[in-house]
Amino acid sequence: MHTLVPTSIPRAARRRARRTALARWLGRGLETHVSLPLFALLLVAALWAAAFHTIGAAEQAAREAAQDATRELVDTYEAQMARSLSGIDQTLRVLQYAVETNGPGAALGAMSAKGLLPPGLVFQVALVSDSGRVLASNPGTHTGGDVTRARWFAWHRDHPDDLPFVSETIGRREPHVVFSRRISDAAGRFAGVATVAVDPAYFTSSYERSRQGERGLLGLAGSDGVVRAVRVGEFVSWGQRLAMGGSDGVQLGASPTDGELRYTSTRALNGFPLVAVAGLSEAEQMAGFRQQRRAWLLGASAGTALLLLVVAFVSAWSWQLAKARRRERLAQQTYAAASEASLDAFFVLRTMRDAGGAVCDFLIEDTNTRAEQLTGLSRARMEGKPMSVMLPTYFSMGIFADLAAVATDGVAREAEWQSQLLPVAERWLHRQVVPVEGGVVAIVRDITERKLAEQRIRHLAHHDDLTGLPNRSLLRDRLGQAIRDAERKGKSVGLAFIDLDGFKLVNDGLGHNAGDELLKVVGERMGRCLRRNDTLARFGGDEFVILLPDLSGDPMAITPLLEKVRQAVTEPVEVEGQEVQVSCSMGVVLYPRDGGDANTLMMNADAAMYRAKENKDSFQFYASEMNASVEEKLVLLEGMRSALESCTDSQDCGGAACQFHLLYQPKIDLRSGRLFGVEALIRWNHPEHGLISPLRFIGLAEESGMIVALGEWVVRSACAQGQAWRAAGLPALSISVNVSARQFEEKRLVERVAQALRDTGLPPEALEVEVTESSIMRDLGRSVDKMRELKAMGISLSIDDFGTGYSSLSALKSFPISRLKIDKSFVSDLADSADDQAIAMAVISLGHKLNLRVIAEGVETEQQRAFLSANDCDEMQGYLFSPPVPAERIAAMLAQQPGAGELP
Ligand SMILES: Nc1nc2c(ncn2[C@@H]2O[C@H](COP(=O)(O)O[C@H]3[C@@H](O)[C@H](n4cnc5c(=O)[nH]c(N)nc54)O[C@@H]3COP(=O)(O)O)[C@@H](O)[C@H]2O)c(=O)[nH]1
Repeated sequence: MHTLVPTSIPRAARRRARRTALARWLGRGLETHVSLPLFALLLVAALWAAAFHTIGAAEQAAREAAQDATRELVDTYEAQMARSLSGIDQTLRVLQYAVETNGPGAALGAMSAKGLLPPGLVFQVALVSDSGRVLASNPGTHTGGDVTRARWFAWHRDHPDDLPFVSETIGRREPHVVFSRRISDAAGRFAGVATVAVDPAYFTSSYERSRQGERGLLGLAGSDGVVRAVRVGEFVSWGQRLAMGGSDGVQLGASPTDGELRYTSTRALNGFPLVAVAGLSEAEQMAGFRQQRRAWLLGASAGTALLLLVVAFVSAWSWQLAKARRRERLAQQTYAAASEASLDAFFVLRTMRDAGGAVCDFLIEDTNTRAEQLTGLSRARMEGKPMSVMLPTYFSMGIFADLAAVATDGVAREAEWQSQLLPVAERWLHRQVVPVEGGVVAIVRDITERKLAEQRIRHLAHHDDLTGLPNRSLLRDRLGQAIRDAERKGKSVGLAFIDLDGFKLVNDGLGHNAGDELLKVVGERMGRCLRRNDTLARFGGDEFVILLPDLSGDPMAITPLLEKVRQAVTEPVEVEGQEVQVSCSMGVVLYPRDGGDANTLMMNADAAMYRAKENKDSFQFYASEMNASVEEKLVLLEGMRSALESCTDSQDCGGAACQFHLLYQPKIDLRSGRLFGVEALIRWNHPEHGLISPLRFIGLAEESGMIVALGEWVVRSACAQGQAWRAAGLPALSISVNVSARQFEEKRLVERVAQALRDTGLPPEALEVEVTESSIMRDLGRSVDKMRELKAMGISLSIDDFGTGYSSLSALKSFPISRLKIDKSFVSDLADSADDQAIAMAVISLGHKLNLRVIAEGVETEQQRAFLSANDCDEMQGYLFSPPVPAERIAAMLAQQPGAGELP
């Protein structure tokens, strides 16, 4: 089983791959640029085969024709020669007869008389005696000559037969061929010879150039092979030796006479030992064929060249076309793959026009899977159908108009819309329509997520993260809009700045989560009090703003709403398992009465809110004089800055130019009544306004951040003073400094304190840092770390205003502190308030349980002191013993105190 699977699959795959490769090669083979050259080669081969075949046939025909012509020629020549020879022989026989009848002497005369002698110019007739003497001749020029040495004479003398003899061509000046016959007497004895000498040219005179050409051959040869006369063109010759073939056929060969290749045929001439030879020059006979062959070859070559040229051109064109097609196919495949994988839907649409040429519809030519999902229609259904049939709603939705515009203008367009159609109802879509040849392509993308993200970002940019309420920037927009509307309609706009009272306490005491929760609840409650057109914005921190557009202008008209908001805020809220209660202070302005623009309105509402803050839990309409306090604040801040500069510039911390100085309030041990420490308290001696209470400027220093530098100055001054007392030999005492929340949070606090100690030389054990519960609770972890660092240095820590904040008891356990300070608000009514008594007793008990010392501040009366002593409170601080006093007074007190100086 396990062997079958791995072997069968690859084999099948290989077979498939082979089939695919074969199909691909076959497909390639069918392509014009491949098949056409192959076909052309076949065609060329066929053409050349036909050409060679035709040439071969034509050659054959030409050769046969040449042979036939040769044959015919030799036939004719033979007939001519037969006639001529017959005539010559006739003359010889008549001579024989004439000799027989008239005797040798009168024979020629008798013949001449009878007109039987042939013309003397061509034929020389002679009679020769048996002794070899020419008896008579015509013309008579040869008469009397001796011919005994002539071969023919000897031949006739020696052969008794009556056969004709033909001599070779003899004679230089007058060449001739001698035809002869024996003359015998009645007893058959040799009696002489009758001869007819013939000019050899006679035998070739029938040579016709028109028939035989310039190099044809016509001749007469003896059966001995010696040519008697042969004519080639104009030239007649003789004496050559021919190889006499045995047959009567036509031979092709080089003539021994001149080496010319000829078709030659011979005929033996009846009655004479002669052969008629006729020949036709092969070159001349085949010239026509060869010319034709040249023409054919040229034609075939030209045809081949033309064909190859055409084929090369067509193939190159086809190759280019195939390449383009392949590229197109590849592009299409890539496009198809890409479009299938694409998250975009596309529609390839062919333009349909009406009779007037206007775009009236689109034919859906191609789509993709995403388009199917978008339309809920299958591709098969859509493709080839008009858009009006498949997507009719696109006409009513204006999409068709858009597509038509692109098809008409040829300019791409894009648009976004929210679909109303299933299956993508409510989804946001983006379309890009681009013109293409004969139509348009629409690419549609689902941009819902992007739209939602944009909406989210827009919302985040304009709304508060925590409460979801409009933020500062949206409020500004809406306020601007409300002002413009009011101006147009002659109406009024209300704006209320709201600051929560007591929020800081919750936030610092219960932590940020609780503060956040409180803000959310309060925001919701305020929102419920408003009209639909009103805006509630969170301005930052615990500040909210209410915008009330479209008002009549009567301040009283919005009073009930403001009251409703105030009450809603005052309702208790449960956060982090605890019930807390806050109130709000509202500053209210009206447009156009209190300001003509958004900035002025907001500034004035802020000023009114600060005024309301003085009473808390109330709202305050803006009055022009309120801005004075804001200005005052600015003046105070500026003054504080220069005052601080004056102090930090002077080297001794308490130089004459320094407007700040410290007072020291003694701390008394309740059991021994001894002064064991002092609390350093800052004072500002303003050059114009006189002494300013820290209650007026510490908060401002906190707000502006100046508290860090101011606090550092206090620490350094207190340390310097402590060291000064020690240097003066006064009893040692502890000096405590107040560290406010922002100062406590500052990263370099520990470093600054350490530096102050180093610089002044005060031992760390002599310094105590007072922090409030709320300062610690802002960031419990870090606060504890910081306290531990201070503690590690030897510095003591105490919790100031204990009981007014929300520190958890479990956290308290982990604080590295040595002292709890009961807030003076619990001490002031200690004599009358059972609650305050209970709180004081609880704090004392708690402190002791945690091994802490407990000090009560603001002790003004003896009853308070007595209560505290009775309830085991450890220490006290207050006017009862001493208000904050200058350093010199402390020195005096210490000096008067018997045995003072031991730290508790
Ligand atoms: N961060 C800093 N805060 C400081 C510094 N100096 C002062 N302060 C804080 O300013 C608040 C007001 O201080 P001050 O006007 O100095 O009032 C202190 C005492 O004068 C006052 N006190 C003392 N005994 C009595 C009393 O018997 N009756 C009474 N009505 N008031 C009394 O209490 C203030 C000391 O309070 P506390 O700090 O809680 O011990 C005040 O909150 C200061 O903390 C500074 O340098 N840095």
